[in-house]
Amino acid sequence: MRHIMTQLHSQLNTRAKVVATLERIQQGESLVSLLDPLLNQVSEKDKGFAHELLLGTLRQWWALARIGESLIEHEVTDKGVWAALNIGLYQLLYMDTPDYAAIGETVEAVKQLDKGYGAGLINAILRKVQKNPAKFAKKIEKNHSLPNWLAKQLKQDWGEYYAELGQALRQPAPIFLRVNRKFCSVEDYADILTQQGIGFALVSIGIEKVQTIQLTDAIRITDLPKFAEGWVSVQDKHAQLSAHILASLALDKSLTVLDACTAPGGKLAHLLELDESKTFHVKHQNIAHVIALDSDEKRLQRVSQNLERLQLNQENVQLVCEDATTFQADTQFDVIVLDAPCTATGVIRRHPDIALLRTEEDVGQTAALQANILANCWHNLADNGYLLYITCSMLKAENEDQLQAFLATHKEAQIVDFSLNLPNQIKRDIGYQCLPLHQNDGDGFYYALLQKRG
Ligand SMILES: C[S@@+](CC[C@H](N)C(=O)[O-])C[C@H]1O[C@@H](n2cnc3c(N)ncnc32)[C@H](O)[C@@H]1O
Repeated sequence: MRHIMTQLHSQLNTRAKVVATLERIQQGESLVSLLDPLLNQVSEKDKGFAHELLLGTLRQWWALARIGESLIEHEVTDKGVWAALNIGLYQLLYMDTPDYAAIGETVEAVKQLDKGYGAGLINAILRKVQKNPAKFAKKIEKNHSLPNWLAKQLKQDWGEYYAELGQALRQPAPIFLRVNRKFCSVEDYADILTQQGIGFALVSIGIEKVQTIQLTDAIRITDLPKFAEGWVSVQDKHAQLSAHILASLALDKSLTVLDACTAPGGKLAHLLELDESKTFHVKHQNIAHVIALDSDEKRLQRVSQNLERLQLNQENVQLVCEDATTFQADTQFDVIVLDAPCTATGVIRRHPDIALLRTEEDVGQTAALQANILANCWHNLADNGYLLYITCSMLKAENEDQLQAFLATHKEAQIVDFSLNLPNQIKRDIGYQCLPLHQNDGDGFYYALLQKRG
């Protein structure tokens, strides 16, 4: 049966394969799990086209759907037909595909997917748009590409930044590199890139004297110099704040650390890289023991793989698969990093499927889970210890409102100030909200640092 399905699938045109993928995303599957299987099914010459069509359509999904809705006279419930309509509109308004191919092959795709009943409708709408592309392009640019509930929430939370955010979130995100200080400095790695003719810019992460590398050339990550040897990783520049905020505390003792939601280990690896670095600017700090905790066994395996590639000492790192809402350690920790599960609205540029997958109900449920994890982590924190709370969300319910509620019931919790200095890193009463306001900005992250008064 599987063989027949694969055979059938291999007879589909590339657009039909993209439509089938978009249908599955609308049904709840993630882009991460579907992208490689899609690319493996299309011919070498079509890979770039399929990638652009899938990612681009997802980025503009809601704006395209609004154009479709304005032109459709009766309700369409078939998710595949919507996907086909959106890829057709995306080709006409964003790609340089010839119109006859954009329309003809998209109509053919719905027929191949046994959705021939949608063919007439798609053909009619695409032809209407084809007659006046400038009018529709203008309409689409003025709009944002967010579901209504999220647009409303972002407007409520970030009114003055909302217009910029709406535009930035429909663009691809820049690629930033984290250099493994165990092996070399950011500047030395930049020299290696220069020698190899790879385009980049050195940019501040928002902490004095701390720079990161923004790639300006498209290059396969595994082809980066010394990638396999662990000299470099891809990590958003705002994700790189975590280790540097903790380093700036300059704690003068051997630390026990809990990384409460650790997988796949990006922030933990960064912390260990700095700790093992010869150039680390905080003298006496060293990490005596780390518990790297996550409730997802599979994701936890990726932590060891990452630490392995980065050639980090794992002797003091204990991977634990447990629920952070109930986990109890034998000893209390000096430092807890709580990179909480969240709606991930801050990383929509990298994972545009989030704009289709998340619902308004998810926000409340996620905030409740975060509150439980935070409360339990706090129990595991030693007196005078520090807890760094992080999310890659832009919603106040998961960030400053969450912390506000926590502080109201934990009188021994004290806000610790730190300083970030980029225009899109916005100081709040508690912590900082980083927003991706412009195309070159880091992702939407929230950071708050607390200390437990002894
Ligand atoms: C934002 S990700 C962490 C990213 C990670 N800190 C990094 O820098 O690579 C959140 C993680 O929380 C984990 N998680 C979700 N619910 C959890 C729970 N109840 N207990 C422990 N981990 C949980 C997820 O499996 C996921 O790996």
